[in-house]
Amino acid sequence: MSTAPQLVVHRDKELMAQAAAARLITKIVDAQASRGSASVVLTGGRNGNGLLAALAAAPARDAVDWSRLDLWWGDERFLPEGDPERNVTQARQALLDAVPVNPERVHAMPASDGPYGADVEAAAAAYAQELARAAGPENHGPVPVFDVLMLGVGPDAHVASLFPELPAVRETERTVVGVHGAPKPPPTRITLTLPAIRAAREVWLLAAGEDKAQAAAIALSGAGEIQAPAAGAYGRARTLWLLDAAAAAQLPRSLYPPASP
Ligand SMILES: O=C1O[C@H](COP(=O)(O)O)[C@@H](O)[C@H](O)[C@H]1O
Repeated sequence: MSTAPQLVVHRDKELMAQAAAARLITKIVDAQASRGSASVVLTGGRNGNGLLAALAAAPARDAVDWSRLDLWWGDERFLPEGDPERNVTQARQALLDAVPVNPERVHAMPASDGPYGADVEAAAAAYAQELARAAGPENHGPVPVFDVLMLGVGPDAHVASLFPELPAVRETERTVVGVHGAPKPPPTRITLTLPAIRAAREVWLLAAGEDKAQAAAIALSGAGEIQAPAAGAYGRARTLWLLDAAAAAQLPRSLYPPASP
């Protein structure tokens, strides 16, 4: 069952990143208090990395028990280990190298020079197995119930590496698939599918900047998920759109909440 999107609009992208980082810290601390550990799915892209940098700069980051946190990725650019364009490389630079995460709980997607070589389908299947191993019986499915799954929204309304009209966005069975011919470089990628995304307790969609305004307006105005994958991303308990004023500028007035200070 889909959860209706809730919107929070911040003045600008810097404030959005700081507020989202504060929100994430609270979520992780609460999940660790109630369940012992937390699981978060990271996103690549400008907004996702901005949030991680804001988290790294927040004094409250020390409230998180980084050793009791599982980190997963919503998608990855299928490139060699350490490539500066890999989402995991960027996340390490923005945050992970600065906090005491448990390396065994940092679940990066395979690289193109890893154990599966250039076989992106095998790499995607291996990540699906890793997710399935982490899912307990209480999860009732092949992926863990992530506490928070974050998704940057692309200007074409893509999320993770689910691009409009490509086969990955139509996937209904597998939890992770390889992507070929992505319109944004690199063309070969690995991505969670919509069924895997929807296993999350909370899905947060991040959109800041005027180049995201049209995508946000389309996805939030009833577009189909094949044409606007962001429209198909929702969580079990909550779907939260975190926007800045520029990205919210084209939303129908009925949806546009007042900007937070
Ligand atoms: O390539 C990607 O793009 C999207 C959005 O990135 P942005 O820079 O336009 O914010 C991102 O969500 C995804 O993880 C990434 O692989």
